Amino acid sequence: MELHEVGYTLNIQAENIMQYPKTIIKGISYNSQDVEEGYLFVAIKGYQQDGHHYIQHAIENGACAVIGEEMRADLSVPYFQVENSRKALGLISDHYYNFPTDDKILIGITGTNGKTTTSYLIRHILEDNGFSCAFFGSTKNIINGEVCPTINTTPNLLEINRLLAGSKDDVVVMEVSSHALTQHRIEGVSFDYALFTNLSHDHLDYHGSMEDYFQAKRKLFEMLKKEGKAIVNTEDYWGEILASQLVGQGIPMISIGENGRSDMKLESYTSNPRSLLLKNGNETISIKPLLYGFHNMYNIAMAYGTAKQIGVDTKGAIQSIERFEGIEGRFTIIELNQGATVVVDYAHTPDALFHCVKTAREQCSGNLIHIFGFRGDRDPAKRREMISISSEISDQYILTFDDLNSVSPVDMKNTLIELQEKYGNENGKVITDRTLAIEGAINMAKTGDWILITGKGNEKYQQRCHYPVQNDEEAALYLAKEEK
Ligand SMILES: CC(=O)N[C@H]1[C@@H](OP(=O)(O)OP(=O)(O)OC[C@H]2O[C@@H](n3ccc(=O)[nH]c3=O)[C@H](O)[C@@H]2O)O[C@H](CO)[C@@H](O)[C@@H]1O[C@H](C)C(=O)N[C@@H](C)C(=O)N[C@H](CCC(=O)O)C(=O)O
Ligand SMILES: Nc1ncnc2c1ncn2[C@@H]1O[C@H](COP(=O)(O)OP(=O)(O)OP(=O)(O)O)[C@@H](O)[C@H]1O
Repeated sequence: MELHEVGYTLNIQAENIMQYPKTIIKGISYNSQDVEEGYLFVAIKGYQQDGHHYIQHAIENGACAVIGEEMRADLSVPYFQVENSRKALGLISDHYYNFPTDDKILIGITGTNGKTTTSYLIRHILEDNGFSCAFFGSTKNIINGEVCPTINTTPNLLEINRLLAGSKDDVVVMEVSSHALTQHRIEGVSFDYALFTNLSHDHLDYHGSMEDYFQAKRKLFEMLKKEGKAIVNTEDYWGEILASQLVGQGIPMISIGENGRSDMKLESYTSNPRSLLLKNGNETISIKPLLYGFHNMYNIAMAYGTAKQIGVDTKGAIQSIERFEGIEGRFTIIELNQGATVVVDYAHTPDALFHCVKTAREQCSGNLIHIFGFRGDRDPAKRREMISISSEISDQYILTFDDLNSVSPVDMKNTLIELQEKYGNENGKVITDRTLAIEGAINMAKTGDWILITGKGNEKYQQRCHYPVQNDEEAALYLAKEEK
């Protein structure tokens, strides 16, 4: 790509462009360590570091041009000053990869909980019904059916475009995090459908307030194509606010909720046996899902509504939903030989925890033992509510370590003890080692009891634990075997 081709879009000073009319770039990177001969280096002011400090390093590695926000006149290669490097990175990568999202149906899903489940469901329904579907999410990316690893829930546009450049997929489903929206990671992308699952307490250490968190999520709905549609859970407090704003702006919207005004109504739900009745206009649809929990009925309704918009017929969509077995680490059930049941789930917000513990309570005929903890360096304000939920709904709970991140084991242990003393009840205790906590619960459990382990889902443990296992599911299976 010749850099001057995109000069206008980037608002780069014209004389700069004329000075270097033939700067051909062979690649783009925002990390000096990845720069190769002939690359364009984009210097970003980050949260930890400032990419402008690495410009010289990028040039030493072969950068033939640099984009940045600071005024620089001392460089041996063309330098283009822009107002916002993150935005410029997105725009320039669109040109470089020849606008790979242009010929695809784009679905963006945002919200505090349910993004991954809803995206998987949509992909599952579409793939079952003849559409090939790329996927970007917190667990992995999938392009042309091939799985690629992911660092972020939503990568930046350079990564997205690089992956989509060879994609033959008809549709792209993307989980869109509030971080990505505030960091302009997907600036310039136009969505055909934008979905809002819900909004509740999370990431307030990053966003400061629920209002700011909402405003971040709201950005996705400004990125709809002219003929694009919003699909919104209006039973949610913030979803209702969003919906009224969208209606005010004349943006087409499908509302999903439990009241008669909803375009798609969750008419009734039973948990035993699992069954959902959805009303979509004049159509009433009966679904017998494999998924547990009322929260998942919202995910199903969202996915069904989206698939119908794209052209999947009702029967095909229902059959596909009824075959969907769920996602690893999201209410994954393990039956132990001793007659107890273990559930592993990813809930790490108060709202997710509430739904998850409530679902386990509905299914469990005996005692419900809940094991959970809190990530180090992550929004401590949600911890108190999470303890209240567990102490109210479960019969016994064990506070244990989740990822410590930069927090020391001693500090986290003290935090757990303090939280338990202040907000817990007599049915709670602290066992810091996660595998010992699971062992304790398994020892306690009798036939009909359920052990719910939340927070990590199928993620690998960050710290080394007492028993040689990598995640909660492995721990449960290993310790159940030991007990026999
Ligand atoms: C705090 C945060 O969000 N950081 C994101 C941000 O990194 P950053 O730009 O601030 O990076 P930085 O380390 O300060 O470095 C600044 C610049 O210097 C460059 N550099 C650095 C070192 C060097 O030797 N050479 C060099 O050029 C870096 O490549 C970077 O361009 O931009 C990067 C590229 O888009 C992201 O990968 C990165 O996400 C990190 C990994 C992260 O953990 N983010 C979390 C908070 C996050 O975004 N989470 C949401 C999901 C939340 C949820 O719903 O659960 C997500 O979308 O993943
Ligand atoms: N619609 C929902 N409403 C409330 N809680 C939900 C909903 N869907 C899932 N959950 C809970 O949230 C957890 C995470 O679900 P999921 O991975 O689908 O959400 P996510 O938005 O992708 O989360 P994250 O942003 O943390 O990756 C689940 O394990 C479940 O406990």
